[in-house]
Formats: sequence, structure tokens, C-alpha cells
Amino acid sequence: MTQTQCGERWNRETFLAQLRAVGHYKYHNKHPFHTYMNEGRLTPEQVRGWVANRFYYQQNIPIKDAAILSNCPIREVRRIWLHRITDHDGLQNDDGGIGAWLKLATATGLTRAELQDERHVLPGVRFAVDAYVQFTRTKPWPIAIASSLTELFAPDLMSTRLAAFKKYYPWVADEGLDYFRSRITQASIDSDQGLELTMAYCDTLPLQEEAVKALSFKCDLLWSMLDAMMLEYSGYKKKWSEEAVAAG
Ligand SMILES: O=C(O)c1cc(C(=O)O)c2c(n1)C(=O)C(=O)c1cc(C(=O)O)[nH]c1-2
Repeated sequence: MTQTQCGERWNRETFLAQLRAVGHYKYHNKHPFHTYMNEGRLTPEQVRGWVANRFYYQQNIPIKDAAILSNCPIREVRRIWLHRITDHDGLQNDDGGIGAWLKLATATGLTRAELQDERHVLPGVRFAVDAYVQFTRTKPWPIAIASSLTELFAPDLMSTRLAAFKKYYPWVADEGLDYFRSRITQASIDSDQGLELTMAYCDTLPLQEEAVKALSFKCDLLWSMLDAMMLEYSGYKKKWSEEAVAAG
């Protein structure tokens, strides 16, 4: 038995360090699309493209949380997890995260219809988000919970984003930014709960290793979403198509 293991598994400190290392190296805060966003270098069209595509993610979050609930036979865990669905769906009208995201969309000049008919959703974004839902439907629930732990790293990114929008994108009305404000607190609560459940129920070395892989998979899918958006909105695709036409 090594110092970092208790019995056959990692102790809490080592497990936590493994999870944090994944976030440190792979979280989408370092993606160039986010760098551009946070440095104020996105055009209004690029901001709108991101908002419309991220709406597909937002809409699917409560669906994946319902998948986790449906796979979990432990009442106490379901009680802890349940609020995530209403946090996003709200209980009426435009309550909740999805309503707040719709307000963000309106503030950037998008219509509700544009978001809801998914006309802007890119294939790569759809594949990535659908993969997340599928993952949570098919993996053991503690592993699905571990995949949500990207939220450990979300509050810092939200604070940076909020400041960036205020400074560089004043054309986005302030009430449109409520989603980011509310997620700073919500993501901290969610990630604390997710972390404690992961610590408690990923209680063998194979489960701990799978939890770390689940977090890595989640980082990959968040990264892929931004890759798809960067390709679409950077102008490269258009340039390549025009060159192909010119070349006959
Ligand atoms: O804008 C972001 O960078 C970001 C990242 C993440 C994340 O790290 O998974 C989430 C969110 N936003 C978010 O708004 C959100 O509701 C959310 C739920 C979850 C999840 O996996 O359960 N992640 C995230």
C-alpha cells in the first residue's frame, strides 16, 4: 500500500488531486474561443453564435440530470440531486436557468424562435451535447455524477466572463447577464454536492479511475463544442469554401 492509497483505493486528497489535475489541463476556460471572448475580441455575430449553440447545452442539462436520477436507487442521493432540474427548468414562465438564458439571447439580439427551432445548432455541438446525455443514461450513476464536476472550475470562468461582458460587450443589456451571476453561486453549491457524492460513492479504485476518466470525457465534450463554434464563426469555413470554388 502506498501513502496515497487507503486499502485498495486513493485517499480523499489523492482522488481530489487527480480530479483537479484534469480540470487544470483540460477545462474549456483555456479554449481559444473563450480567450477571445474574455479579451473582448468576439464580434456580435460570434457572440450570438455562441449563445444560440450553448442554448442546446442548457436545454439538455435537466434531461441529463433526470437521467442520473432515474438510474439512482438511493433516495437520499435523489433528494440532493433533484433541485438541479428545477434550477434549470424553473417552475413557471421564464424562471430558472433556461429562462435566464433566453433573456441573454434576447439581449444579444436573437429571437426566441431562433433558439427554439435550433437552426443555429452546429452538428459538432449537437453531437457533443447528445454524447453527454447518452453518457449519463448509460453509465453507473456515480460516474455520471463525476462527469458534472467540470462545475468545480466553472465559477472562476463565470466571474471572468461576467466582467468581460460588462467591459467589452456593453451592447448586451445588463439583465441579459443574470444567468452568469446566478451560476457563480449555483455552480459552487452543485459542485460541492457533486464532489461529496463522488467521494462517497466512487469508493473503489476502479470507480475512482472511471470518475477521473468521466471528468476528462466531459472536458473533451465542452472543448469540442467550442471547436465547432470556432470553425463556424472564425470565417475559415467560408474562406476555404470560396477558395475551393475559385479553384474550380
Ligand atoms: O459556461 C460555462 O462555461 C459552463 C460550464 C459548465 C460546466 O463546466 O460543465 C456548466 C455551465 N456553464 C452551466 O451553465 C451549467 O448549467 C452547467 C451544468 C453542468 C453540469 O454538468 O451539470 N455544467 C454546467
